[in-house]
Amino acid sequence: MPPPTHDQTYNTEDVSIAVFTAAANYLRARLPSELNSPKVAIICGSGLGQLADTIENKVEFAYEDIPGFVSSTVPGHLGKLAFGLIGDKRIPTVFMVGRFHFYEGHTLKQITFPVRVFKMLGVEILIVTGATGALSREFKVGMIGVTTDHISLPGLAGNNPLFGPNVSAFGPRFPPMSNAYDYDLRVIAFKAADYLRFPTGTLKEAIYTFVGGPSFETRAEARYLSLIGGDLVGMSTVPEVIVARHCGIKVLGLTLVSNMVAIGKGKCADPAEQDLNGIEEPLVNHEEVLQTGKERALDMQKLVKTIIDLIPST
Ligand SMILES: O=P(O)(O)O[C@H]1O[C@H](CO)[C@@H](O)[C@H]1O
Ligand SMILES: Nc1nc2[nH]cnc2c(=O)[nH]1
Repeated sequence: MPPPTHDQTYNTEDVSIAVFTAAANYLRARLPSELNSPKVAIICGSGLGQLADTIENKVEFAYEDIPGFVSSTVPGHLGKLAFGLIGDKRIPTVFMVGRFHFYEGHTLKQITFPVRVFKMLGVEILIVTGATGALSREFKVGMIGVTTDHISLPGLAGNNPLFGPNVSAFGPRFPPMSNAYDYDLRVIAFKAADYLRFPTGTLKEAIYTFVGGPSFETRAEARYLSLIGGDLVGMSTVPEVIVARHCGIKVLGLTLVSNMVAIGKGKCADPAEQDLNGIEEPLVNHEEVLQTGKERALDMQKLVKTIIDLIPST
C-alpha cells in the first residue's frame, strides 16, 4: 500500500491507531534507513529551534505535509520535524522544531499527536524543552530548570490529553504520573553540565506549572502558583509529557528560565497601604522570552548533545 499523502480529511480527534500509523508510515517511507527509527525525540521550546542545528544528515518535513499534524502559529516556533544524527554516537534523533500549544486553539490531542507518532517510530526517550517564567526567587533568568514534577492547572480542571476513549495500544487507562520525569536522565543532565563546566547552579531541579495561556499571569495568580508549589511556569510541555509517559517513553524536561514572573503586590492606591508599596516589576513579553532563548541557545545545544552522548543505552 503506498504511504498516505496529506489529506485534510484526517480527523485528529479520531483516536484510532490508524491515524498515528498513517503519519508514521508517511515519515518512514521518506527517510533513509539510518534515520527511520529514531531513539530520541526532542521538542524545541520558544526560541530554542536552534537545538536542531547540530544534527547531521538532516531530513526535514513541514508540519503541514505530515498526515494528522496541525500547524505551528507562534513566533519562535518554525513548524517542522528534523531527523538527523546527533552527538559522538550519531544517535538517530527527531526534533520538533516548534511545538503546538493549547492556546493556539488546538486540542490537547492535536498538540500531543506527534508524541505517539514518535512512539510508533521507535522513540524511547523524549527531551522536552521550553521557556518558562520563574515564580521562585531561587531561579534567575538564563538558568536551566531540570523538571522533577509538574502541576497541571488545566489537567486538574478537566483538560487532560488522555480524556476520552483510551487507546490501549499505547498505554493504560489510568497511567501513574508520580514518576513522570526520569531520575537517571536527570542525573545525566547534571553530569553533562559538569562535563561542560557550566557554572555551578546553572541547572536546578524545578517543578513546572502548566497554565493554559496565552495571557501571562497576574501577580495574584503568580503568588497562587508559587504557594501551591510551582517553581517555574509555562504554557506547554505537560500535555506532551503525559502522553509520552502513557506510552512508556522516558522523559527529561529541560526548561530555560526566560523571565522573572512579577509576584509582588504592586502599587497600592489606598493611602493606608502606602507602606506596602513594593518595587515595580517589569511586564513580561514574548520578545524577552525569545531573546533569552537566543542568548542561551548555544549552551542548551551543548547540554542536549552531551546528555545524549552520556545516555548509556543510546
Ligand atoms: O513552552 P514554550 O513553547 O517554550 O513557550 C513558552 O513561551 C511562550 C510565552 O512567551 C509560551 O508558549 C510558553 O509556554
Ligand atoms: N505562563 C508563562 N509562560 C511563560 N513562558 C515563558 N515565560 C513565561 C511566563 O512568565 N509565564
